[in-house]
This record gives sequence, structure tokens and C-alpha cells, in this order.
Amino acid sequence: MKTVTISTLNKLKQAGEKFSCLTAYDATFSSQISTAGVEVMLIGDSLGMVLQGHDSTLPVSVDDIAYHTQCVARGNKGSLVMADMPFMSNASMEQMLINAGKLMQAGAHMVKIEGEAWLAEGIRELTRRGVPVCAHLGLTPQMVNQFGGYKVQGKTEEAAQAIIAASQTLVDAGASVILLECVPNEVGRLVTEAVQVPVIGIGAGPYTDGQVLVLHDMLGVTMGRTARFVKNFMTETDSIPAAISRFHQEVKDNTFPAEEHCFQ
Ligand SMILES: Nc1nc(=O)c2c([nH]1)NC[C@@H]1CN(c3ccc(C(=O)N[C@@H](CCC(=O)O)C(=O)O)cc3)CN21
Ligand SMILES: CC(C)C(=O)C(=O)O
Ligand SMILES: [Mg+2]
Repeated sequence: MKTVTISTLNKLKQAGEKFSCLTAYDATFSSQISTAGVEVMLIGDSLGMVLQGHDSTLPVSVDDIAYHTQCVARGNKGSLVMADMPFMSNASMEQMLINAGKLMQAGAHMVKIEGEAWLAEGIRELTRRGVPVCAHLGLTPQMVNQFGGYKVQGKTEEAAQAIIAASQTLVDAGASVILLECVPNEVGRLVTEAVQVPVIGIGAGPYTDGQVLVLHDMLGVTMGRTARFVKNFMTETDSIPAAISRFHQEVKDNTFPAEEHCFQ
């Protein structure tokens, strides 16, 4: 695959073409996922749950993400590599810069940070130092204790407007990508239309520019109940590479997500 950069994603958005993203944590899956043409690979702090067995993403360290980013970078065949900034890794501006630097030196092409409009200052500092940022809004799992569970966000008119306004503020501050998690379809559509940069969704409806899922979820390798937005791509295919290709194809032709994976 031709190397994917942020410019590639911008061009896809301008052309009205969809792109796909999967989490990756190791070199072999990295090779498989990038070979399938999946544009973005995310070293998600979801690894705290799917690899380490914790019941939230909070225990994940910067070193954990850096280690898995190195593994993914070695297997990568051309996808854009994005690494999650874990819980409290941006506790101060200085720590945020140092930790983002570690993830970039581990092989990430950009970092993703959870938050709201208050992230603006940090995003400005990172981008001016050459670290592209994806701002993760909506259901931000590092806030699970504040939210009281993994609940759909942006359900009231006021909450929806806050997410749209925060997206604009963070793009103005320099965010290269927006990621929206667990919001009604309409919020996904309004943010995607409002901002110039690519918007990736998970449980954010069919209108976002890109779609992301956790690798284990889409392979049906889970520990119990899964979120509404999850689709098991192994049920219609006979191999893991075929399931990954099928996910990519269904995102490209906009058949995934279907209504059953969305919040109205
Ligand atoms: N394996 C895995 N997949 C993920 O998508 C994921 C992780 N782990 N770990 C970190 C977070 C946690 N995430 C979650 C977990 C559960 C729901 C969930 O069950 N949501 C309810 C919404 C209920 C409501 O408010 O209506 C759902 O029914 O989907 C959503 C996101 C997403 N992330
Ligand atoms: C679910 C995605 C968006 C994520 O942040 C992760 O895998 O950690
Ligand atoms: Mg994450």
C-alpha cells in the first residue's frame, strides 16, 4: 500500500471517500492490517482491557503504549500509526510533551488524546513541535469514573452543541483528526460537516469520514458483552485476513456501520 499520511486522509475526506482504522498491538497483526489497506492503525489504550485484562483503560502506562507502538511500527506496511496518550500522561504540559515525544520516538506518526475544549492549549504546543494530534471526544473511556459507565454522550441538544463547538475549537488549535466515540448519528454528521479535518467514528454513526473498531471485537474474540457498535466480521468469512479485508471494504462502501450498530 502507498504510505498513508494525514494528507491522504484529508484528500479522502475532500473526495467524500471513507477510510478505515483498526487497533493493532503487535507486529504480525500490524502487517496483516496494513496489507489489507486499512488506512490507520491505532495503538489504543484499550490494550489495558483486551491484552492486560484490566476492567478499564486507566492502568495503562506510557511505556506500555510505547512498547506496543514499537511492535506495530515494525510490522507496518504503510498505514498511518496513531498512539493513544494514556490516562494522566498529560497531567502537566511538560509531561504531555515528554510523553508524546516518547510515543513518536517509538514509531507513532501522531498521538490521540482524550478530552474536550480544554485540550486546545496542549494541542497547540504539540503541533508546533511536530506532533500531529487526534482529539478524542464524546465517550472518552478514561473518564469512565466521571461518567459512571460507558454511556452514549451528546444526547441532549446542549451536550451535542458542546461536542460540536469543542471539535471546532480543537481543530482551530491544530488538531489534525477528530475521533468521536458513542454519540448519536446526528452528532457524528454535524461534526463531520463542521470541521475541515477527517473525523473517525466508533459508535458515532455512518456519516463520519472514517470508522474504527477494536481488533479483537471485530474478530469476535471477546470476554462477554460487547458494545452496540461492534460487528463480528468473522461470521461471514473463513479467515482473519479475510475478516480484516471485509471490514475495510464495508467501511469503504459505507455498509458498515448499519443501523443496528448506531445510536439514534
Ligand atoms: N474491547 C474493547 N472495545 C472497545 O470498543 C473499547 C474497549 N475495549 N476498551 C476501552 C473502551 C471502552 N469502550 C466501550 C465499552 C462499552 C460500551 C457500551 O457498552 N456502551 C453501551 C451504551 C449504553 C448507552 O448509553 O446507551 C452500548 O450498548 O453500546 C461502549 C464503549 C470502548 N472501548
Ligand atoms: C476504541 C478506540 C477509539 C480507542 O481509543 C482504543 O482502542 O483505545
Ligand atoms: Mg483509547
